[in-house]
Amino acid sequence: MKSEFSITVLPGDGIGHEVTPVCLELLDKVCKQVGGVSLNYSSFAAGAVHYKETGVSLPEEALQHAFDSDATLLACMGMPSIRYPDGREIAPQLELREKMDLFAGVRPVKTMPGLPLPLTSEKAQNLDFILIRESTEGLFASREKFKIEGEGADEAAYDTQKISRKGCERLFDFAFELGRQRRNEGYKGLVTCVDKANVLGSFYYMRQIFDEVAAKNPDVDNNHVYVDAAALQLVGRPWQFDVIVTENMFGDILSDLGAGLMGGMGMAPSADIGIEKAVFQPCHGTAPDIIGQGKANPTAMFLSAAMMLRWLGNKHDNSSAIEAARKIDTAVENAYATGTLLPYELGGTSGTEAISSLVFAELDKLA
Ligand SMILES: NC(=O)C1=CN([C@@H]2O[C@H](COP(=O)(O)OP(=O)(O)OC[C@H]3O[C@@H](n4cnc5c(N)ncnc54)[C@H](O)[C@@H]3O)[C@@H](O)[C@H]2O)C=CC1
Ligand SMILES: CC(C)CC(=O)C(=O)O
Ligand SMILES: [Mg+2]
Repeated sequence: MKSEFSITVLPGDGIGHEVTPVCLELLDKVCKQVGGVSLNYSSFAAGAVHYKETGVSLPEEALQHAFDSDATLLACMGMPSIRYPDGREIAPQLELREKMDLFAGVRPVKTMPGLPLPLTSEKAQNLDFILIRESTEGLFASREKFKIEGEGADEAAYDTQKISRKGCERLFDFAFELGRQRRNEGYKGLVTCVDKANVLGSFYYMRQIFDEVAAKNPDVDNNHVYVDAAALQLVGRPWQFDVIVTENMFGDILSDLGAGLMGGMGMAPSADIGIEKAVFQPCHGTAPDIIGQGKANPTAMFLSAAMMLRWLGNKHDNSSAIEAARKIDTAVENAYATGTLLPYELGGTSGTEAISSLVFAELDKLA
């Protein structure tokens, strides 16, 4: 059984440099407490600022290390002021997902106790569902082929969506397997395909493949919801969902909505998972409006690190890593259950220091 894991660490840009150090501190603490699992970190500079300084956003050495290591922990990348000549922002996290073929963007929506959430009903305060965002194709896939055609009044800009059979089949296989696993754990086990198959042929194609995969998984319930209706239902009756599976950009948008249901971007973890490799990173960006102010909530990064430990533990049959993941989840939950934390995103004054200190203290209590 493997117990030592090499981890590629990419703090990225902006608040990535604030949430990464406390996350590594938490990981060290939990690994020491549990025993039987140790992480060796190698950190690399990558992102928008690195691009500005060197002309390279994702150094070859960092990419190679991500391929060779057991897992990658990434904070966030991008700066609105740093762009490619065609106007797109520098976003090497997208390249990482594509090059490592991390097709399943797993974005849990699980509320914490003790927070004044925007939806106040009891059901909405106890959400626990998962959004899976396809992460290697969709509307983002052809961004480098963006083109402007025509002239003057006839000028028009085009981006093209890619939905492939292979991309859909592996994504939906993953979603149904997760649905089955969740059903066995006592959840609804309902897989919902979110698309726009009423308007775009590419989404109708995607829906047909979803139905094919659904037919091969008759033990797992499924349904379809158009993306506009899904946005409404996520605000109106979010507890009805269990596993949502959708295209890259729709998932990008809806996962921020999911973060809103949890109390903000600082609460929303994620994992980009492929066949062999995975990258773990919060859903949030670099938060230029709060950089250097101590306001960054590290919770999303902590929970992403827990997802990493669970994935490593399951992959390598290491129960200590799974135990460490469970301890992080419990420490975070207990910290919020005290009712003393109110992150800036919810109008409070709990920042990086207050949140991490309380989570560390709760972790110590689990020893
Ligand atoms: N996965 C990634 O690396 C992502 C990168 N980005 C990039 O980040 C930059 C900023 O993008 P935005 O649209 O402003 O999204 P953002 O997620 O950085 O910020 C949106 C809002 O949430 C707040 N926020 C985000 N994370 C927070 C945290 N941990 N604690 C407290 N508040 C937090 C910010 O202060 C801001 O008000 C852009 O360059 C964008 O492209 C955006 C989203 C994800
Ligand atoms: C560059 C962006 C697509 C990143 C993002 O918004 C995300 O990962 O959710
Ligand atoms: Mg996003």
